[in-house]
Amino acid sequence: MGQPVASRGRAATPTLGKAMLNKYARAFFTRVLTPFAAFLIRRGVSPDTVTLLGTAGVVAGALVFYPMGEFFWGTVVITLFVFSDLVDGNMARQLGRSSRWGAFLDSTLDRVADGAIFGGFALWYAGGGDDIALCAVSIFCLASGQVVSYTKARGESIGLPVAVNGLVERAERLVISLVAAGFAGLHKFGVPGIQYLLPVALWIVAVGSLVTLIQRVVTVRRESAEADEAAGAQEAAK
Ligand SMILES: CCCCCCCC/C=C\CCCCCCCC(=O)OC[C@H](COP(=O)(O)O[C@@H]1[C@H](O)[C@H](OP(=O)(O)O)[C@@H](O)[C@H](O)[C@H]1O)OC(=O)CCCCCCC/C=C\CCCCCCCC
Ligand SMILES: Nc1ccn([C@@H]2O[C@H](COP(=O)(O)O)[C@@H](O)[C@H]2O)c(=O)n1
Ligand SMILES: [Mg+2]
Ligand SMILES: [Mg+2]
Repeated sequence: MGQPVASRGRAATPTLGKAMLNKYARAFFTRVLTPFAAFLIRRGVSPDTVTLLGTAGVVAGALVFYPMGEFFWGTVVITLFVFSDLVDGNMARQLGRSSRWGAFLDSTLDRVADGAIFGGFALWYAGGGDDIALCAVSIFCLASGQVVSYTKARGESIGLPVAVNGLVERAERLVISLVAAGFAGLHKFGVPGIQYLLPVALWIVAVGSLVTLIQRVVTVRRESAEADEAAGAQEAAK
């Protein structure tokens, strides 16, 4: 999709941060989901359709079930649809049709899906869950997750490599929150004590997102100083 200006012609900058899921789990899910992606292609389904329907399913699952405190069923519905985010790109690659439009649509709708998930938690704690502190933590998770993603998008748009993943990327945010919400939902089926998993997960995502935000801002600050210095040296040499 085009290399950021600041990284052109230079040795690849080592990428900071762990990003464990993107590194290890993605390869596994690519193998598992490739036959399904190929099946959808044979049925004439387009990657954009999968992106749109997947997001619609996540948004519906999050905004219908979570505000009612139905965390188990909400998580089941979301889980059925959230993997579409791995299937759409897989389909585009199998078709040899990975596009700028597809990259834009995928990333933009990721933000919509994330907003619905953490918005769903916030609505529950603002209503029946009756916990203003956890409502605030949910809103913090929503906002910080969006800003974490924005740092990369904006940094890349000004030509920097943004060679940082950070502690808690989108995959981590989703897995920590959804696994906790799914299990916390079992409280309604009579499992005692398990409802505390969700508040714990939200605090972990909030703190992890803040750390990730700082990691990314520090990286962009360093990369922009280096790029400006290199540009200044080039100008002086003319
Ligand atoms: C009795 C028990 C009840 C339990 C109920 C069910 C529980 C099931 C719970 C959860 C399953 C959650 C699965 C979540 C999977 C998420 C997969 C996914 O969509 O990841 C997306 C991620 C990023 O994709 P993109 O490259 O398209 O997006 C980029 C990203 O958003 C960037 O954001 P940033 O990181 O910067 O913030 C943007 O900058 C960029 O614009 C954007 O393009 O994909 C990956 O990272 C790939 C890795 C996926 C890893 C999936 C791991 C799933 C692991 C375990 C699930 C199984 C859990 C089982 C629970 C057990 C229950 C019994
Ligand atoms: N409708 C789409 C969706 C995605 N793409 C391409 O896939 C990349 C994302 O891959 P994931 O495995 O994270 O889904 C994205 O950057 C696009 O290149 C597409 O073309 N059309
Ligand atoms: Mg995708
Ligand atoms: Mg995506």
